[in-house]
Amino acid sequence: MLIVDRVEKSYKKGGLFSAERQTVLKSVSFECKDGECIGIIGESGSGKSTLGRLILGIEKPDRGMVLFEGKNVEDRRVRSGNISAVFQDYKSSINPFFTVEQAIMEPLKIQNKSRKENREKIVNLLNQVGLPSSYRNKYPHELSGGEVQRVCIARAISAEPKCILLDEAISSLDVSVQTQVLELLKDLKRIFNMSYVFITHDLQAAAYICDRVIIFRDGQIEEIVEIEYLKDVKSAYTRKLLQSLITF
Ligand SMILES: Nc1ncnc2c1ncn2[C@@H]1O[C@H](COP(=O)(O)OP(=O)(O)OP(=O)(O)O)[C@@H](O)[C@H]1O
Repeated sequence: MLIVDRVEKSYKKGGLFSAERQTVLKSVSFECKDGECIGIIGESGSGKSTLGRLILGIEKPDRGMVLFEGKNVEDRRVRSGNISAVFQDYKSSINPFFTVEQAIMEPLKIQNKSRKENREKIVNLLNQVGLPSSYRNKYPHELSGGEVQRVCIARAISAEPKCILLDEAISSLDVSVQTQVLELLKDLKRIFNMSYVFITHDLQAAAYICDRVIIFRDGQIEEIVEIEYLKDVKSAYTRKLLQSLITF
């Protein structure tokens, strides 16, 4: 289980010598249970990606902590193999000089498995994300955007993490590919009982995949809603935000 406990974060505002700071996260607390998908929705600049970086242990909170199975994610050993991520900018999250196989192998290196085992695993993973095994030897520039993002997902699930952070992971894909990727994520969640933290502007996608949604406002949690009660949100701000995000 992932626990975000009273997390705070601020950044320096202005130039290098400025003492002024901008508070980006203000005492944020929530839990994501095993096998749960929790969505994070909020306006641009509300602190969603910053929270994502703290969950991944890429950055440290000023106060509070992020715990995975009771241990602080700041410790690399706690994150390694347990938490992975898929970002919006899939083009820069994959090494252009790596083949698909090399990219997917990266997280598997720590597992000390034989080459043969890893090869078999890669064929399986490609299958799971709906790509033919012949793609093993292709380079990212030979794939479409949707295919590269599938490779990123295959890489993210390769070490069978318990939790995946998806930061706008489907936003730059075609609508038809988005649906395929969402289906895939839903299947993987069911098969591996993975939990997802799903950062998005896409209310429909969140409604499709999430169990609960956190509404973020200026670095704070405005409301946490069970997905089936999305129509009955309490705060006026949430209602307005959700209305602005409905695209049909
Ligand atoms: N490394 C940093 N240094 C200084 N300020 C930062 C840094 N990272 C984020 N910020 C600021 O923190 C605020 C929140 O940014 P963040 O990217 O977390 O928001 P967001 O909700 O993910 O936005 P978006 O939906 O547009 O991606 C912004 O005002 C941003 O400028």
